[in-house]
Amino acid sequence: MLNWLEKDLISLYKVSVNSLPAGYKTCIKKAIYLTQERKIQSQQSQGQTEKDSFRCELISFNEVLRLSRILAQKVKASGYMPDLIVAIGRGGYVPGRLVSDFLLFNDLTSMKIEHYSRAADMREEARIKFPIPVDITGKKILILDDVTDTGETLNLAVDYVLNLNPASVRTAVLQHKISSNFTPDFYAQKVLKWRWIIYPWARYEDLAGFAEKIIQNRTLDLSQIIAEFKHRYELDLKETELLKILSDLTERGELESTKQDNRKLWSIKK
Ligand SMILES: O=P(O)(O)OC[C@H]1O[C@H](OP(=O)(O)OP(=O)(O)O)[C@H](O)[C@@H]1O
Repeated sequence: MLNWLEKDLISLYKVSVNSLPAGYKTCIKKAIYLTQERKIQSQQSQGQTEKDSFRCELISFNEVLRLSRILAQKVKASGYMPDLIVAIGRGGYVPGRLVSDFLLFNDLTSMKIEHYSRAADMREEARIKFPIPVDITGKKILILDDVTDTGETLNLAVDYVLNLNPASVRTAVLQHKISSNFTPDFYAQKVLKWRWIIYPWARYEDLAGFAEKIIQNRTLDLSQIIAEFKHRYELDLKETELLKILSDLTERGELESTKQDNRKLWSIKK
């Protein structure tokens, strides 16, 4: 309903743009904004209810290497010569190091921003955990991260860096999701269809988080957990990898394992 209402209002606005008094046009414009706002809210709440199941993609180190090389080439081709690269930790650490390598560039530092806890669980807002440890006054800065999802991390990073009086700031990521409300100056790849991307440096952590979400308040065996990884996240996991994660989580006291009819079962430790 919101879609046709928005379309009708836009047509009405186009028709009336030259014929109606300014006050009426403002009213129609406001109605368009309100419809668009409601549309976003309803999409977001739909996203909330479907949060337990979404597509994931595992990225290999080779792919990271390829994307980092492309990103470095794009920065170089733009003619922007930074004085300092600031990697956003933790996801930007490895890309930051690789891109500076491909640029034959030495001055790499970092800051840590946290926006997610574990396995796609978003905190209320992104926050700076560790600030930039050096004076960047008058310097040309390149901020580097692995991915933009909502864009909150880079929004925060740029605001923070601008307050430190640099000469200029540019941003770069390996993968830029178009769902992001922040568009970086450079990206190696644009991600059109949203999916949760699992980089090799967060693979263990993400899979552990998803395993706990899958088990929740049930008691499941290995094949059931593997089947749910496929069903809920479109991930094909090997038994050996998942067994290692489950045994680590058990060792940490987050899961407990029991035996029933020769089947090993896992549940969340109460
Ligand atoms: O555009 P956004 O929605 O803000 O998401 C992107 C950010 O989220 C991830 O970091 P995370 O908060 O998971 O911290 P981590 O890098 O330490 O895992 C990722 O490395 C980006 O920095």
